[in-house]
Amino acid sequence: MAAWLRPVACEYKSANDFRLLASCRQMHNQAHTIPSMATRNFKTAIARNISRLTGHTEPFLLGCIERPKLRSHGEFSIPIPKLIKTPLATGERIVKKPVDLSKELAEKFPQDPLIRTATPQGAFLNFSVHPVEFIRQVVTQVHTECDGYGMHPSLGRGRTCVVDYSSPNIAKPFHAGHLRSTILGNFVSKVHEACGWKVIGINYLGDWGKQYGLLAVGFDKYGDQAKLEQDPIHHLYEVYIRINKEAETDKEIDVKAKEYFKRMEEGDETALSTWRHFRTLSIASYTPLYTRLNIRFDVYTGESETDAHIPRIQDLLAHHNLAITDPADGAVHVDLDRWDLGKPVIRRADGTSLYVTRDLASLAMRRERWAFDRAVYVVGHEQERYLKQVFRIAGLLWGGEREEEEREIKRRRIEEKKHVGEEEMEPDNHWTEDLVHVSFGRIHGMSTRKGNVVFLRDILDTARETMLEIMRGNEEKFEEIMEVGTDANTGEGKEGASAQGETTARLTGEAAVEQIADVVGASAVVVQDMQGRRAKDYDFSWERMTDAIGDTGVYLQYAHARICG
Ligand SMILES: NC(=[NH2+])NCCC[C@H](N)C(=O)O
Repeated sequence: MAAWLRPVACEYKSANDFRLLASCRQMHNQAHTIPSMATRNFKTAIARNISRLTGHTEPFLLGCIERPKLRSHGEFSIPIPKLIKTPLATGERIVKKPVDLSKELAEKFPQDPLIRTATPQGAFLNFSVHPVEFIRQVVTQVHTECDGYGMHPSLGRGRTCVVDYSSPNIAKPFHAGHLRSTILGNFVSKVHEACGWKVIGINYLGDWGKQYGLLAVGFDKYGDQAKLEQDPIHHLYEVYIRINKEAETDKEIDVKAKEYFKRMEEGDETALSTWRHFRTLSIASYTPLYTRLNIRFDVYTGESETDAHIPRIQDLLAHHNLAITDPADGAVHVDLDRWDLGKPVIRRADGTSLYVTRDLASLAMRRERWAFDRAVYVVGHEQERYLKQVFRIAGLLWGGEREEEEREIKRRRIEEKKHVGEEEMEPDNHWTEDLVHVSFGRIHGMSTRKGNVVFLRDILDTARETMLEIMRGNEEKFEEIMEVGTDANTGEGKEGASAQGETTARLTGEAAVEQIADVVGASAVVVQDMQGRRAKDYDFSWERMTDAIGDTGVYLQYAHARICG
């Protein structure tokens, strides 16, 4: 039973486990997603046979093998014109029409233990592999490479990627968009890690703005210290809703909120300490929830921590002549009409900052602190245009500087290559291209047993309860789990704690059952999200998600446990 939990349970090191999931479904169709030993064996079999039939060398043929665009065309394909255009090693050429050669090769292609069919398709020759062989090759490879399976540590060696994900707002619900961002962001991080990148996971909290003035005013009236300590996320939300409602009719509250926030912006220690208390407690109650998803952030930062960098952004904008002041009210904007991105305001008439200003400031901070090579923002598609604006402004502010750096790097590379006699290479990156928005569609109809306003804890609890019910349905297994028990990860989601540094404990009885239900439930939530296309919307369904059969987290855990066994 221990195997249930350890390796897979939401800990998708690279894409392995999702490859596994895909493999369970349509193994032979996935050939092209496995770029390794297994694929090489199939390609070699094709090259060897075609070499015998044509006289081309195996290495040349290996270089010709492609993936067909359509799945129905098999796993591999050779464009026949290449074989005709390129002379043989002897200097001779094949004088045939591609269509004819393709047919001829298909007919003559011998029986092979790895290749099931060779089919001519116009000027292409398509191949499909024996599924059983494919499964065997992949499983053997997994077995040989163990934890190294799917890892390509040399790809990103020496490079740093910052991933901005989850990023909920304090005193507001953790909505479906935050859930998707959390799941996808963790995935993006793991894939980069598997490819050898250094990854910095950033949780950029929505923790600044007038609404925190409002929250503080609300807390003065309705706050309860005990409730706050016990369950800050729910309590703060309760207070926030109440005061928001009141503010609709009582204009005085709005004025007070503005005043309060102004004090915060001015650095008034009393105002800040209350806010800081809310923030600290909120983060403290988020971390165990992220731990349940096996997610750890390297940094919790937020809009509030961008202050120090805002003047620099204003200066840079002015320096590049990008800041346009509205003569009527003094607000400042940047004109991005040339790129069809409007005129985002970056400084309000009263001098305060906006979401965009803070994102730019945070970017400045991230560049300084991590000198990253790539920054990924995992945010819903509603913010697509917004992030385009941020990236565009960033390009205008720093692009030049980066181009300078790149020219220097390129110059050095050319120098180095002169020594080894390699060809010159084009620089592969423009700075703005290193800012990536990983966007995603909406989740519809997400509600928990607690109602329609969603909090992360309620999602995970509901998933656990649902799994528990299902588990109780099988008395025999249930008893077995109680007796045998399971290992549980007890590593707290500390800032900077590494996945390797975690501790495990042995659980038995009810605790073991709860733990397994929790992990399988969380897996169900995660896998449901990975199941659909990222850019598409999907309907949230507890029923489909917790199904034991099909491409679900439950089945994935089951398959994994079986394989480990
Ligand atoms: N750097 C960023 N803007 N990250 C995304 C932040 C998401 C924001 N807190 C929201 O809930 O909409």
